[in-house]
Amino acid sequence: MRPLFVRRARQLVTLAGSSAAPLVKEKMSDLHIIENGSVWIEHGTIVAVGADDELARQFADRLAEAEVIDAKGKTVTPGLVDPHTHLVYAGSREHEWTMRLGGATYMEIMNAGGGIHATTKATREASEEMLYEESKRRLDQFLLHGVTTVEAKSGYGLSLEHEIKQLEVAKRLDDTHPVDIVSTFLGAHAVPPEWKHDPDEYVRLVIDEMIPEVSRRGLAEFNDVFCERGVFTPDQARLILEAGKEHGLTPKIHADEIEPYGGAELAAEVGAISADHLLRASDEGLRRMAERGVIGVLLPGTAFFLMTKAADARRLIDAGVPVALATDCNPGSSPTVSLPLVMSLACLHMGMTPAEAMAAATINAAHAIGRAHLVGSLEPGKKADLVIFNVPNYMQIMYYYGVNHAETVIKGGKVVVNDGKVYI
Ligand SMILES: N=CN[C@@H](CCC(=O)O)C(=O)O
Ligand SMILES: [Zn+2]
Repeated sequence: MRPLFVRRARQLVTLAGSSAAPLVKEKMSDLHIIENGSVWIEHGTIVAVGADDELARQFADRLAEAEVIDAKGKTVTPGLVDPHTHLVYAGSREHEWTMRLGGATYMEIMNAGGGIHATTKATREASEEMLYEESKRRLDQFLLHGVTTVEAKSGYGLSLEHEIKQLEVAKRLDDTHPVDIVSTFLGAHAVPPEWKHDPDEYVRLVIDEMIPEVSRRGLAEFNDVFCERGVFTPDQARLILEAGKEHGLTPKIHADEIEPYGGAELAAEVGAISADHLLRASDEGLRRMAERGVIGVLLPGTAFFLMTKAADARRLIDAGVPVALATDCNPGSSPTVSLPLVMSLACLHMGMTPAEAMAAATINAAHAIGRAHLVGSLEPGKKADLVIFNVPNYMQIMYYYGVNHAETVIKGGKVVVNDGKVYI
């Protein structure tokens, strides 16, 4: 494999020096940008990062053998990392969206058997092959938007058989698609209709059957619960998250999305790697998250699509909570794959600066899924996951909102997107 030399970026956004711990407070604004910067890549790994003239000197005797990509006038960033998606599902829910536009609420639709239940039905009915094909199309779209690592949750199977099916599809995508997938078990996404008469028995099933089997098969690293009134209580969530820990699954939690419900506090108590949503998290919950280093994964696309007020990122950042951003890609509350659009929304609706949004969608996102040692910044030794955006500075990636500026995507040292087309 020839070395790859990405040269002369107008801005090379490195985020160097942030692999050991997530960025907090004012450190979230320090992107470590190199003007006229270059990256030397060998065997899929970053070997050197620096000013173009320095690298040209350092590799002078090897320049002739390298494949060169000229990024003159453009912005190069680490491959974007999406730490919260529901990637693998079947079907779509545009009819429910139309009902919501007419005044119905998300929870009303779910309690009437729609929402997560509708997607569960479609996902259970889909063959593994169909699920794979549908999810692969979405993954291609993620890649086209510059996303090179994606967390993917189960949670539309809600039975041992179908949760495993979803996680197997995620594993197959990880094996076959350039985007890296990190899997999370979300058996506690909703109580399925067949257990509606006895939700605690469903919790037992998640704990006694699903978690041990998912862990035994090595199909997930994380264990998540939708902790919300009418879904799973904090007590049920605690049992599930503690059980996951016993089987080597690190806790994550959908917390305080619709009302304050003790989710942030619980995340700190169980030592979750992240608490996600957090629109209604209490001050005390945020204080405890900051103390334990729990990352707040914010999902402004979800608030936008549910037409509610977004989480106040400023409040989290000021409290010392490390903030990451994600699409929450799912058919009900956020049917998007555009992490750059989510970054724009974070600036427009959540009080973040473009610099903070960039850190939140790269290195802090990598920390939120335990991948900061591999991706999320451009530093020697890390995976060569890079995006070349056709804009002269990182702010324009978000400023020209809703436009996909990702021109070239490099995954593990290979060009996988060029001129807006996926090459795999
Ligand atoms: N809040 C719960 N789960 C998803 C929505 C899933 C769905 O509506 O299908 C979320 O994170 O927004
Ligand atoms: Zn979610």
